[in-house]
Amino acid sequence: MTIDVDRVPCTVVTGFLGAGKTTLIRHLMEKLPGKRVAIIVNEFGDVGIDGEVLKGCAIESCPDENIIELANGCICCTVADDFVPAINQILSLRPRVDHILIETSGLALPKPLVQAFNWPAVKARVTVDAVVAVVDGVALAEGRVASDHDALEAQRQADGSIDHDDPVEEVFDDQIACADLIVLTKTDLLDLGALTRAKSRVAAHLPRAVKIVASAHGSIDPGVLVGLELAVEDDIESRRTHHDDELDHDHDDFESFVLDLPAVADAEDLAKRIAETAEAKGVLRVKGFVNVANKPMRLQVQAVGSRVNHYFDRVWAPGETRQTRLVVIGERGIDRSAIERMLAA
Ligand SMILES: Nc1nc2c(ncn2[C@@H]2O[C@H](COP(=O)(O)OP(=O)(O)OP(=O)(O)O)[C@@H](O)[C@H]2O)c(=O)[nH]1
Repeated sequence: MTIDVDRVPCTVVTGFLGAGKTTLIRHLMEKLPGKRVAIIVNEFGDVGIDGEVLKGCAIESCPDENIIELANGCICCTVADDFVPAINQILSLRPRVDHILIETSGLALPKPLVQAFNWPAVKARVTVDAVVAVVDGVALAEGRVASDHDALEAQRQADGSIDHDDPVEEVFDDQIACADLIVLTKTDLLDLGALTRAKSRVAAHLPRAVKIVASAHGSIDPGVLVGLELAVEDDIESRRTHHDDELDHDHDDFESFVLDLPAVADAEDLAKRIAETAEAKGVLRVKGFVNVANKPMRLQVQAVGSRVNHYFDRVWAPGETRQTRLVVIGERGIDRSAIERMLAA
């Protein structure tokens, strides 16, 4: 195998649902001075939303054709079918790309993806600059994605039968286990106590010392994340994860569905219903675009747990179908019909 000394560096951005990966990448794509960037963006749900968000802020050094969307699946399960062709497409772009950013889905395990960088056809041409794990400061502070290890241990001691197989926590653990750097997001929403709690929860789950940097709204010095030249593919086998012994893993613990709803009369009212539904029915993530009656602009909605953000992102184009489509993601067994009823009410 000949290895091209000018292999294109690639930053893998992993992190649980709604942690802030797209927000970070939006910021990065604007701040990588003089670099021609390409992005692979992968989503679990059937509707590509992140790709549209990123294309919405495409800039000269990262035009639309440099943004490749791999919706409907997790990149870790479709490496051969989706990822390798996407890399080939990017490498054939002219002018030549200087840096690739990969946003994995919030449920993807980064290890199988990084392992694919050792396949001869890939290894010769690209290298993993670093794996960055984005963690949600608010979710951590509230104990939603990573439990408190000491409390759990105390519980285990008291009752040895406790079986702690939490699918959310396993995915979270496997993502940070592969990280060279942790970006702890949403610090604008954290007071000092919550920030300390969030940091110590990530640290307790990290199998080795990894730097944790804080960020609000994706803002971070790109030099901290990019250009680390770590060739992570050479080290990936040493990073132990919960799924190491599975020949083939799947995402059976989670499910997603798309809801097509009628036009909405009031954005605030919809946001309130999403928050209540997420709380009552254990929904992990909702995102999508909404047709608000009598408004010329499209509403974008993003919910992480019961925290909902919404804003008008652009004017509906002439001839475009004004649709309300929401992707809902939760653990397997979430009550689809009840969620649909509550959101359509
Ligand atoms: N207040 C605040 N909100 C943030 C921050 N980062 C992200 N968000 C919000 O959190 C929500 C999810 O952010 P995304 O960047 O889409 O998260 P993601 O990790 O790409 O989500 P998935 O791709 O669905 O897993 C959005 O509503 C963002 O505006 C932050 O630092 N502060």
